[in-house]
Amino acid sequence: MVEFDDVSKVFFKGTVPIQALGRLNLSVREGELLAVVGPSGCGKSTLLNMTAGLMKPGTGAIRYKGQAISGANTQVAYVTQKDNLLPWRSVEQNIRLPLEMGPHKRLSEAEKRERVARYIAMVGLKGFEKHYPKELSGGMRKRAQLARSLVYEPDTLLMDEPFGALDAQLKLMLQAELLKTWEGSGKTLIFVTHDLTEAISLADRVIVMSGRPGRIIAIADIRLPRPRDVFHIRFQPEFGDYFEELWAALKQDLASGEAAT
Ligand SMILES: Nc1ncnc2c1ncn2[C@@H]1O[C@H](COP(=O)(O)OP(=O)(O)OP(=O)(O)O)[C@@H](O)[C@H]1O
Repeated sequence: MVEFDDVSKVFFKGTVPIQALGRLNLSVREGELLAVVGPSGCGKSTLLNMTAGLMKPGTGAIRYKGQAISGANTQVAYVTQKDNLLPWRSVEQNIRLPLEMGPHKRLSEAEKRERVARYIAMVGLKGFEKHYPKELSGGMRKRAQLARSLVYEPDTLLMDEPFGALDAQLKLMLQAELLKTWEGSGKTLIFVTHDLTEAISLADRVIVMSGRPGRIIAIADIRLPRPRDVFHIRFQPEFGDYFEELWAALKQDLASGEAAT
C-alpha cells in the first residue's frame, strides 16, 4: 500500500542540518495495522507527513499504491497530534467538513447526513452533535477527530500518537474502540506511538526506530489472535515475549545514544 524506498530527510535550522531520518526501507501491506515506536524526535511524524504528501522526502521515494506521491495525498486520512477541530463549528459540522471538499462534494445531502450520523454513533458521540469543541473533554475531541478522518472512508488512516495525552483508562477505552472499528474494515492503518504496550496490543506488525536519525532497528510480526481484547491481551505470555524483544532493541539504542553524548 505504501512503500518507502531508501527514504531519508534532513531539515535545516538556518544553516545547521538536522538529519531527522536515516535511510529507511519499508513496505506497508494493504489492510495492515502497522505501529511505529521510537524515541521523541526520531522522525515518526516526519514519516507520516511524507506519506500524507505534506512533505517531500530528501532522498529516495515514497509510493502509494505504486504511484509516487506528489502533493497532498488525498487517499489517506491523517489524525495529527494536534487537536485541529475548528472551534467555531459544532461536532457535527466538524465531522462533515471533509464531505464539503474534493470529490465528496458530489455526494447527495442525504448520503452526507447518513455518513456523519453513522460515524458520530460509531465513535460514541451520539447526543453531542450540536456541542462545540470547547464543550467536550479531551477524549471526546479525539473521538470527533477520528470520526472526521473516517467519514470520507479513506483506504488508509495515519494516526500520530492519537491517545498520547489521555489518561490510562480512557486510552484503553479508545484503543478498544479503534480496534472494533478497524478489525474487519480492510483499511490500512499506520499508528505512531511512544507506548510499546499500546503498539503490541493493536498492531499486526511493530517497527521500532532508533534515536535521531531514525532508522528501523527492530521489526516484529505480532501473531496474537483477533479480535483482540486490549484490556486482557497484555497478560498473555506471548505478549510479554514481544515486549521483551522490542524493549531490548529500544534499550540498547538508548544506551548507545547516551554513550555517544
Ligand atoms: N519543519 C522542521 N524544521 C526543522 N526541523 C524539523 C522540522 N520538522 C521536524 N524537525 C526535526 O526533525 C526531527 C524529527 O521530528 P519528528 O517530529 O518527525 O519526530 P517524532 O519522532 O515524531 O517526535 P515526537 O515523538 O516527539 O513527536 C526532530 O529533531 C525535529 O526537531
